[in-house]
Amino acid sequence: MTTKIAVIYYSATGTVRALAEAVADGAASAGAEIRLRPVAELTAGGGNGTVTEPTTEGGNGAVAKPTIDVGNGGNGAVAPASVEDLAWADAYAFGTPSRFGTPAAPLKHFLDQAVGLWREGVLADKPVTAFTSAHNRHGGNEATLLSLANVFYHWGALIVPPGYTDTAVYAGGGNPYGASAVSGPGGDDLDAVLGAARYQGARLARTAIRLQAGTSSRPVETEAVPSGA
Ligand SMILES: Cc1cc2nc3c(=O)[nH]c(=O)nc-3n(C[C@H](O)[C@H](O)[C@H](O)COP(=O)(O)O)c2cc1C
Repeated sequence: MTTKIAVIYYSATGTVRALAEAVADGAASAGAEIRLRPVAELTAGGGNGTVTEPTTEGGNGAVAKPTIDVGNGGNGAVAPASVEDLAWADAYAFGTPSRFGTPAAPLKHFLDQAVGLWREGVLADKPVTAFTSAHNRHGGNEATLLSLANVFYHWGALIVPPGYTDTAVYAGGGNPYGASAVSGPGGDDLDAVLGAARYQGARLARTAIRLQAGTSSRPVETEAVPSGA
């Protein structure tokens, strides 16, 4: 059984999109099947309005070329995320820019549409991780991820933070809550943050794969009771 991961994000100017692609790369390199999807804009006139085609290029080349479904059906028009993607996936990675220290409204709007799945328990027990970007080093990256995590608590999802579990986290700015870019002047080396994002995606996939293996239809073996007990 292939573990399925939905990487769902909002990005107005491309930083979070680059992170999303790196997370997708990392998860695919760990063996997961990926749907990489931007959420729809809230208004036709607001923001940049146009979703450009995500690319799977731009990684460090260190991982095998993964198969990532970007939902364009080969015609260049990228399908926005739908709640069906949430039902499809075994695990999630969500990305958003920091907006006044909270997730961007288009991503929050998308998450609000998942209330039906939440009610049915479809979102419970699934591993989830998140990543973000802010203009300023202290502009709200951690606050944004922690705010987004409130949603995951309500779902009963299993939050999988990168923590300080790999040197890639330190190299990418050292945010244990999730890969975070500082996009303004004096910001982080984006390649290093992309490395952290790639690691985070791989960690999410490994966690989801292990969870699925532990819940296979195989009966759980009970330990033999020691004689004399
Ligand atoms: C409405 C709005 C609010 C923002 N709020 C913050 C903020 O609180 N702190 C910050 O550092 N940057 C803030 N930014 C900047 C974005 O978070 C930043 O440019 C981010 O890297 C954009 O990601 P993207 O390229 O994926 O759209 C804000 C931008 C907008 C449009």
